[in-house]
Amino acid sequence: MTLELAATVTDRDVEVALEVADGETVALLGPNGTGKSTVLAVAAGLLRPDRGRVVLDGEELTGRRLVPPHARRTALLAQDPLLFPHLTALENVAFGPRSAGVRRRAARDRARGWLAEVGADDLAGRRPGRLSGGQAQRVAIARALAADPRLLLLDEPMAALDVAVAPALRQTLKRVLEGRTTLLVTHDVLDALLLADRVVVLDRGRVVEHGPTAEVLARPRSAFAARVAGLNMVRGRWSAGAVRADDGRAVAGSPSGPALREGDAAVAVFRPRAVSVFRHAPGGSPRTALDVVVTDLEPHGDQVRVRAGDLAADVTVHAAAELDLAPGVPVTFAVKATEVDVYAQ
Ligand SMILES: Nc1ncnc2c1ncn2[C@@H]1O[C@H](COP(=O)(O)OP(=O)(O)OP(=O)(O)O)[C@@H](O)[C@H]1O
Repeated sequence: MTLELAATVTDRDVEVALEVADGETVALLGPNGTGKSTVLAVAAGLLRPDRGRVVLDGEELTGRRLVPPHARRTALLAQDPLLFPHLTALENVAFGPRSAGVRRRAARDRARGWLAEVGADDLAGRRPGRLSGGQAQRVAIARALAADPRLLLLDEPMAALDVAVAPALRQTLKRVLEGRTTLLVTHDVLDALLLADRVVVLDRGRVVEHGPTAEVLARPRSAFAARVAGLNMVRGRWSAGAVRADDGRAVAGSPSGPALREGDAAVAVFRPRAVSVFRHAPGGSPRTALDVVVTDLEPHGDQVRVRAGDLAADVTVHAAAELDLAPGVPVTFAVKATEVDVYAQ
């Protein structure tokens, strides 16, 4: 199901055109108040654009008569799972198929299947009041999928969650989004990296950059993409508690989500501020030590970003001076395993 969207919303100063190809996940990135939710609202049918059109699977949804949200076969998942409080998780998930005319037993079977798919089968009998934020969001994902949407619209689905549960949910999303046409609004570069095939960067209501995720983040042209692209990422294979790259680098960490098997393709992701910089490799601590050569130093807020090829570390100005850092200087980047997220690729 392909989505073509062009929308001008004059009073919000939003003018955006984008496409999501069949089976593709596109992440909408951008600073606050830049029009991301507005675009989703237009796609969902909650907001009529002043100009433009929304075409899903060849069907124009914004003709003279605006196709209303419930008739679009799109599913919108927001930060707040918005489950029906008086229904159990199973009944919440079965609601969509039931409304579409599926018989009670078949709807419940389907709901069970979707709950299992998102790792929430044990929650079937619980009401939303007895679910944690992460559990409720899993149930909400199952509910969205059970309605067999042609298009999934996700508005910061992980933003309201505890950082501890977000990685596992992200892994679940990665699995269920495979092959589904999805538009995902996010602030988090990890979501874009791990979930999106392409990114569209908005700024002040306009598209300022778009392209395949890895390309945009590797060679960002907009200030926003450059800022969000600041994560370190090492790709390789999971082996003996570390992600090992072809070039010999190994980064220890703990897998988020499902267990990895030896030899599985994996990425280790960590933030520059989690990296400590040493002139001499520290001995005896449970850290990953990467021997690198400084390529660049740049101011980054009140810190200095130390770049070494594709890796970066943030250190205080004082530390940068004390270490006498300059391009060409060999140093060790050290990062604790607890600061490293490991994901299946
Ligand atoms: N319901 C509304 N009525 C009028 N203006 C709105 C409404 N919602 C948002 N706006 C305005 O439209 C513009 C775009 O906002 P929007 O919520 O789409 O941005 P966003 O990128 O999703 O922001 P955030 O990341 O903060 O959620 C902003 O100027 C905002 O103030």
